[in-house]
Amino acid sequence: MAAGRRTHPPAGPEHRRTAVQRPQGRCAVNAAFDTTAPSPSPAHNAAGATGSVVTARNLRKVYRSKAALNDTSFDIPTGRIVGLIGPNGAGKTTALKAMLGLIQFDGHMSVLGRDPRTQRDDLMRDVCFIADVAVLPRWMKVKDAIEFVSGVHPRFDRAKCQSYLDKTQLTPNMKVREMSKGMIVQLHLALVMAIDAKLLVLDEPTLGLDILYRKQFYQRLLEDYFDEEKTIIVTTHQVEEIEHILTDVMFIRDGKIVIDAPMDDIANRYVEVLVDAGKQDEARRLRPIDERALPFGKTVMLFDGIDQGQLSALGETRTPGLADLFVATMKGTYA
Ligand SMILES: Nc1ncnc2c1ncn2[C@@H]1O[C@H](COP(=O)(O)OP(=O)(O)OP(=O)(O)O)[C@@H](O)[C@H]1O
Repeated sequence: MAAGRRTHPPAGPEHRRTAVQRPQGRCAVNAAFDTTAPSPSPAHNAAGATGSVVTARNLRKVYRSKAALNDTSFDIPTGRIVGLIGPNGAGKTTALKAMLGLIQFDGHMSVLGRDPRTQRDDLMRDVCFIADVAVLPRWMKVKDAIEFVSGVHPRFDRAKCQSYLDKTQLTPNMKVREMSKGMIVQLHLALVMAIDAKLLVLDEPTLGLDILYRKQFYQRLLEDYFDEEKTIIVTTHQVEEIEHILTDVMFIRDGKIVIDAPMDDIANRYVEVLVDAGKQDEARRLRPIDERALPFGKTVMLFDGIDQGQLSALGETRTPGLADLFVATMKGTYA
C-alpha cells in the first residue's frame, strides 16, 4: 500500500462520521421482540437483546465435520447498517441462512421476535433477502417481473421500483435472457429494494456489477432505502466500498465473530501509525497487531487500544481502513 494513501482516505473518519449521521438513532423496543432470549454476555454489543432485530446465542452449525458456525453469539440493534465481513468460507452465508430460517442449527436465534426455524413464513413478511446469485426466469420481461412481485408482495412499491430502474439501461420489454449478468442483478435489486421490509439481508449484493453501479447502489441504499426503523445486514468482500455506509461491523473467522463493534468504536480503538525511522523498536514494545514495511525505512503498525498520545510520539497516526483492519485480523487464515 502506498504510504500516503490513507492520509486523506475516501472513507476516513470524517467522511464516515458524516455518512453515519442518519442512522444513529435507535427505535423504541418493538412489542413483538422476543422477551425469552437469554441475557447477553458483557462481551456482546452494547445494545444487548433489548431493541435488537437479531439476537443470536451460541449458534452452531456443523456440515459433516466442519463447524460453519462455532458457538457464535451476537446482537444486531434496530436502525443499523451492519457489515458482516470475513474471508472465504468463514461462515457469513451460513449465518445469514440461519437468520432467514433456511437451515437448521443449534442455539438460540430470534429475528424480529421470531424463531426463524419455526416461524419463517411470518418472519418473511418483514424481511427481504438478496442472495448472492440472482435467479430470475430467462423468459421473463422486466414488466412481467414487476407485475409478479407486485402481485405477491403487499409491501412492494411499483413507483419506487421504476425509479431504481430509471437509473439503468433496463426497459420494460427487455427479457432476462437479453440482459448482461450485471443487468440481471440490477433488476433483482430494483425489485427487492422496492419492498418495504424491516430487515434487509444482502449477501454479496453487488457481485458482477461494475464499479459505477456498485457505488450508486450503496448510495441509494443509504439515501433512499434506509431509515431508523430499518436494519440492513450486508456481506461483501469489497470492504472499502461499503465502510462509509456502515454503522457497525462484525468480522467473522472460522465460524466465530472476532470483532463486533460500532464503526465509531473501531475508529477510537484501532490506530495506524506511520512509524518514524528509528522508532520501530520503541513502537514494537507496544505490541502492534500488525506491521508492514514501506519504502524509505518507514513502517506502518496497527495498534489495538493503545493511548493516542503514546502513539503520536512515534509518528503520524490515522484511523485504519476496514480493509487494513481486516487483513491484520485475518492473518494466517489460509495458512
Ligand atoms: N451445504 C453445505 N455443505 C457442506 N459444507 C458447507 C455447506 N455450506 C457451507 N459449507 C461450509 O461451511 C463453511 C462456511 O461456508 P459459508 O458459505 O457460510 O462461508 P462464507 O463466509 O459465506 O464464504 P464465501 O465468502 O466464500 O461466500 C465453509 O467451510 C463451507 O465449505
